[in-house]
Amino acid sequence: MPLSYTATRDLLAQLGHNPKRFLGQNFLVDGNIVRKSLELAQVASGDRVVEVGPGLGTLTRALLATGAEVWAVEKDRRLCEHLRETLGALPGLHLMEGDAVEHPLAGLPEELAATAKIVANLPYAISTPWMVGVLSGLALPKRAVLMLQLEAAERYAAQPGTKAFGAVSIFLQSAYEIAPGHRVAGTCFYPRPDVDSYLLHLVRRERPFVFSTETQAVIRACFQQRRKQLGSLLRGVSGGPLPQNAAANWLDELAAAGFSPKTRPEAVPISLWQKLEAHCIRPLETR
Ligand SMILES: C[S@@+](CC[C@H](N)C(=O)[O-])C[C@H]1O[C@@H](n2cnc3c(N)ncnc32)[C@H](O)[C@@H]1O
Repeated sequence: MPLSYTATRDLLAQLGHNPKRFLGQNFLVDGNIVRKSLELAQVASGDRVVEVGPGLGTLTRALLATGAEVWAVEKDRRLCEHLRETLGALPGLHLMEGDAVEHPLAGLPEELAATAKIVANLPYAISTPWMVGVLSGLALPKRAVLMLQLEAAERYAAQPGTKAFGAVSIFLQSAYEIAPGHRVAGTCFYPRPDVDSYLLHLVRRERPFVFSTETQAVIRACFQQRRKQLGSLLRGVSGGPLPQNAAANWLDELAAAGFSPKTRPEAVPISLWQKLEAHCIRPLETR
């Protein structure tokens, strides 16, 4: 069971630790959300689970209690010390002090990534760079249950033709299906965040599509000026992140699907963005 609101406040005071806003330190104090996270992720004994930002160890403790093995990365030195003191003796915990953006899977050996799951109450400021890191990895975990700022979850799940649709929606939805999740009230955290939260549930696709860093750069460049038309956006990146001729070839494919060069990036469906990948691959000697 997680600590209550007052018990969390008292423990932090005892540790002499003021929650750091810039590290998104809003600790879970609601047992139902902890249970729901484990239930959605279908965590069972023997599972390998990655956790980002274990904080005071609320989720970590619950994960370990199922018999799962946990790889966790925490940036805050003081909280890491506390975790080592309180959970360090439990079997199955691999705790890393570090930055999750640099270690998206918390040091989990690469060969275990495809069979692993992620369960995390993410620090909201790093959710997108961390997510892009996971999606650029050599192997994708099979399931993820992530506490996010509601707006971020909406962007990740956004559909083409909407304002929230962007590069990260394309990268994420190409690799994962978005299963039903949960809106989470501010009262579930100490201190209460001043934004709404959402528990996002991701299930790896049977055939996940992973974009190369080159294609990611082209797609990101297109969405940085999302009000512009694709024709002129692609001229801007052609010869840079996009090989010569690639723009014309992809625009031909878009035309065949009924989209003109005047189309704005947000109107293009994900399946057509995936076709860009084949055009972005350069012969090895020109990379
Ligand atoms: C929202 S709190 C979650 C704490 C805990 N898991 C819970 O649910 O109560 C986010 C945690 O991520 C940690 N954190 C912030 N930025 C980080 C980063 N770049 N890498 C790793 N951990 C980070 C914070 O120190 C904090 O412990």
